Amino acid sequence: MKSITSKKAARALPFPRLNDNKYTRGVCELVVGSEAFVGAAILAVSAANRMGAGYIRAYVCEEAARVLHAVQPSVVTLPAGDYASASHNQDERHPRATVVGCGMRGTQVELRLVVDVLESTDAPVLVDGGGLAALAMPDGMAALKKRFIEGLPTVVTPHGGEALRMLQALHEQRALEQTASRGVLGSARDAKEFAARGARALVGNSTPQEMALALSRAFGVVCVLKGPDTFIASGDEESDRDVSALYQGTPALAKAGTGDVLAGVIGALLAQGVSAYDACVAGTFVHARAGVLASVDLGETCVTAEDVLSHLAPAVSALVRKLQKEGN
Ligand SMILES: NC(=O)C1=CN([C@@H]2O[C@H](COP(=O)(O)OP(=O)(O)OC[C@H]3O[C@@H](n4cnc5c(N)ncnc54)[C@H](OP(=O)(O)O)[C@@H]3O)[C@@H](O)[C@H]2O)[C@@H](O)CC1
Ligand SMILES: Nc1ncnc2c1ncn2[C@@H]1O[C@H](COP(=O)(O)OP(=O)(O)O)[C@@H](O)[C@H]1O
Repeated sequence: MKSITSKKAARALPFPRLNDNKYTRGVCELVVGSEAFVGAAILAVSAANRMGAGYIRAYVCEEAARVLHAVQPSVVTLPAGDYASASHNQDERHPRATVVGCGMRGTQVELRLVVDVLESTDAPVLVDGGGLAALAMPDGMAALKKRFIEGLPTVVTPHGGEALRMLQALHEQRALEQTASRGVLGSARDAKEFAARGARALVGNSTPQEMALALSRAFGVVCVLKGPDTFIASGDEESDRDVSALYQGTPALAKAGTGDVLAGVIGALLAQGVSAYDACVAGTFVHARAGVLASVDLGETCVTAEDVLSHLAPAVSALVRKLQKEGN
């Protein structure tokens, strides 16, 4: 397994070109938050705005739009339900990406929205938080499969609990299909119980690296499995970089909202045309370094997700200095 170094992260970072305009620098769209979790939307959108995408468009609830107008007036806001009816395709000069799911609670309306996003853009999509539940549903699986076949990149960023739920749902669905096709178990309830037990046993014995790899291959995505150490699986069976590990974090990052910041960071890199794998490598590194720099300033105990956000710029600057020192 390879570990992610500052050199690899620095080389993946995009920089504005002299003749860029806000659209050629990349449009990052975010379908995030809910009435219950307005904060997740603000954190993800603010992180994306800080990480260099030229245009940030946030599809959010009314309350989140109100807050964003006050704290990030450069962000354009639209109602979340408007996403599916707009065009989201990219071209060579105009890269873009969509982040979906941070701060969702997993309601039917939200899960449909996640599937709509997967179906309505040819640009990279990052799915996070409550939106991940949509991927184990038949519609979500079908949308992911279609994107994979068409070569459209999708990134998922689960924490340990979300990864477990995704794998269990996948195993349950497979076991249910098998028992149904063989007519093994009588009632639907028995079949579901049997499938759930099998799934728990299978997933319970897996290491985080194995879980990241299993998710990336099963769903045809790049998987960033977050935790004290973070594992990135490329989902590419031909590749020599199947799983990379990031060991540079700090327990100061174990705070509500830091995952929403990470989703915005990676989303902004994707929107600037960085490949899915490199965006995850550079994004997780910058995020971890921002946590470390915030800890140096404030002490591990006092760091908040807002502090991680405000240390993204110093973390990027440190990487840029490293690149310059190496003469690249
Ligand atoms: N300000 C806001 O608006 C914020 C909004 N947020 C939004 O809330 C939504 C729900 O997300 P959520 O993460 O809070 O809850 P949920 O998905 O139920 O998982 C928690 C369960 O999983 C388990 N678990 C296992 N491993 C774990 C790990 N490494 N890290 C964490 N948990 C781990 C853990 O069980 P344990 O292992 O501790 O027994 C626990 O029982 C989501 O959309 C998110 O974006 C948040 O970002 C916060 C700020
Ligand atoms: N003990 C730890 N050491 C290093 N990094 C951690 C630790 N705990 C959590 N993190 C990082 O903090 C972030 C938490 O993300 P997540 O669990 O999705 O939080 P939230 O949903 O509240 O935003 C991830 O990037 C994870 O890797």
